[in-house]
Amino acid sequence: MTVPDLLKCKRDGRKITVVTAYDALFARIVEQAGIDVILVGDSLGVVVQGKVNTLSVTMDEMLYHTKLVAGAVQRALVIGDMPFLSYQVSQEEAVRNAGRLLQVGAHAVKLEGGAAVTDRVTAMTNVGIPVIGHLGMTPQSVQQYGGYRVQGKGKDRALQLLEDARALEGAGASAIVLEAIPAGLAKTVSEALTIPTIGIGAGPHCDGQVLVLYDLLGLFDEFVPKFVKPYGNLKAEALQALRRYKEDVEKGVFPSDSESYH
Ligand SMILES: Nc1nc(=O)c2c([nH]1)NC[C@@H]1CN(c3ccc(C(=O)N[C@@H](CCC(=O)O)C(=O)O)cc3)CN21
Ligand SMILES: CC(C)C(=O)C(=O)O
Ligand SMILES: [Mg+2]
Repeated sequence: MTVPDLLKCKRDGRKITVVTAYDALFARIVEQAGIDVILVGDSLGVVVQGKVNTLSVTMDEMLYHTKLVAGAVQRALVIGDMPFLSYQVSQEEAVRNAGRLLQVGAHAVKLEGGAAVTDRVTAMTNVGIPVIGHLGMTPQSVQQYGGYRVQGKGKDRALQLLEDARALEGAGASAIVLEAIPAGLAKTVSEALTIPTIGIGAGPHCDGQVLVLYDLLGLFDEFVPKFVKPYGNLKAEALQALRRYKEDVEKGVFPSDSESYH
């Protein structure tokens, strides 16, 4: 999958599948499953680092994880998520940090926000950096929201989000993630744009869907947003395996002869 393929998928009416990954092992599994796009999300702050939100994730951490993922896959499109403070302070810092993500192997970058960041989107696309937008419930604004809440409710907020989406498209964005907004609004936005929308908690009418890998696998359960469908129960499997190992070691039945050298 390439960046122009995103647009082609929308034109052909083929849904785009996106999943996050943060390391080579899982990136290869995700690619082997045929997923189109891997997002190295700043959600790694929550699921990998165990923090309460994504605000403390640094550019160096994103570069490290993006390098691991990009180095492990061949076919999947890799998007590097721009962490908090890596693009907000100045246009110069924004372009440099986006470029650094491409230098470690990302094919595109993603940043949160609408009209407030369109100058960044233009500056990046002008130098050949494909940009994915992110609207709705943008987790880097969690302190402003006072918690994770559905966004784009009410006519004024809905219109504002539609205008932000149009502004991102006008600035050269290649796609837009829509997070935690009403399904009807996501449908309106998806129909109004030429570039694809990738939904997470934005209903079925988006041009693609994205989920955090460990939510999808049923591995992360500290909180489970309404939009998550656990397609697996890997936490239960991991617990079962670890308990069996402990029991076997304590009973002295592991290692047996077949796991021993002679
Ligand atoms: N594991 C994980 N999955 C995610 O999708 C995710 C992260 N981490 N970390 C960064 C952000 C935070 N996200 C979140 C976090 C919590 C809710 C949540 O609790 N939602 C509630 C309340 C919604 C409301 O009150 O409007 C829900 O029931 O869905 C949603 C998205 C999405 N992102
Ligand atoms: C959930 C997606 C959209 C994201 O931004 C992340 O994983 O950080
Ligand atoms: Mg993110």
